[in-house]
Amino acid sequence: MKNIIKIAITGAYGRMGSSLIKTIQKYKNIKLACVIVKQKKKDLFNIKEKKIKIYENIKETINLFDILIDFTNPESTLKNLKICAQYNKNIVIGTTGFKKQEYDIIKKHSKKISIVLSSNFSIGINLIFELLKHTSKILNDSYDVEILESHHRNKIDSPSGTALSIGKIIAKNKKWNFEKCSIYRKKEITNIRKKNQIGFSIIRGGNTIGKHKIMFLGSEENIVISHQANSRNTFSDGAIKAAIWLKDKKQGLFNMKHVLKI
Ligand SMILES: NC(=O)C1=CN([C@@H]2O[C@H](COP(=O)(O)OP(=O)(O)OC[C@H]3O[C@@H](n4cnc5c(N)ncnc54)[C@H](OP(=O)(O)O)[C@@H]3O)[C@@H](O)[C@H]2O)C=CC1
Ligand SMILES: O=C(O)C1=N[C@H](C(=O)O)C[C@H](O)C1
Repeated sequence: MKNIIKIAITGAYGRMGSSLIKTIQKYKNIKLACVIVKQKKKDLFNIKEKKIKIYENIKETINLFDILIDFTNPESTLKNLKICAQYNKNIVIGTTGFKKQEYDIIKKHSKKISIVLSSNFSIGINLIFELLKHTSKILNDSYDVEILESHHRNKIDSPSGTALSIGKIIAKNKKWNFEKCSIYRKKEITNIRKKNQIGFSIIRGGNTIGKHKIMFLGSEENIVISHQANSRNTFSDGAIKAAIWLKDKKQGLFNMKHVLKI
């Protein structure tokens, strides 16, 4: 039992929480030590079967796990992160929608513990992040940049964390100021398109798990890079890989580029 990694999952009743519980069972070297929910509602079938305890207070679980995986909301994640830092537990954060000051808090805690933070844990999107570094540098400013993202009707934050990460990568590599060059497409915007802008468009509806399309639109050609998640397993599998990778890390703020070594 020495090399077994004990994982705790917050938000276990949620879409990502449920997916993580299902995916984690494929891994032999991992034990789902416990789950933490806001309020106990029901027994989750596959948890009950394995006699996993459900807790409402993370402090009660602190001696049960090595690494926490958290996909909840910014407020809950920051509370859990504070406790992890207090008790020296590493954490994988998948929650999106953090404000700048909240991101600074995550950074501060990474001086004490190790954190993998990613707006998207799928391999595909992380490959696209890398591809965009080159694409943004190679294509000159005559190409207009537009990002379109589409998610299920229950998604709260907008634009998606992934769309914002994509925009930041493009802006950084084009040496544009992200805040100044971002434009959110809505009714009031009129006039012809300005150069050196990144346009964001958002669709919410149905059960769409996650779609992102990045367009570089030129006068002679269009380059379109797109990704579609067909199942939440792609995110949970990446997050579990990140947790395994985090096991012996002492402190620092990491992302999937480090985990996947790309
Ligand atoms: N990085 C990535 O690859 C991905 C990131 N995400 C992000 O993950 C987050 C969660 O998404 P999703 O699973 O769809 O959302 P859900 O709303 O389905 O799940 C969130 C869960 O967190 C629970 N929760 C909220 N507050 C607390 C708390 N204080 N303690 C314990 N549990 C709490 C909620 O409980 P209750 O229902 O009782 O309120 C809910 O079960 C979002 O920010 C989303 O954008 C999603 C997919 C992939
Ligand atoms: O809330 C979701 O569902 C997703 N959120 C992440 C994001 O905001 O980018 C990742 C994925 O697209 C699904």
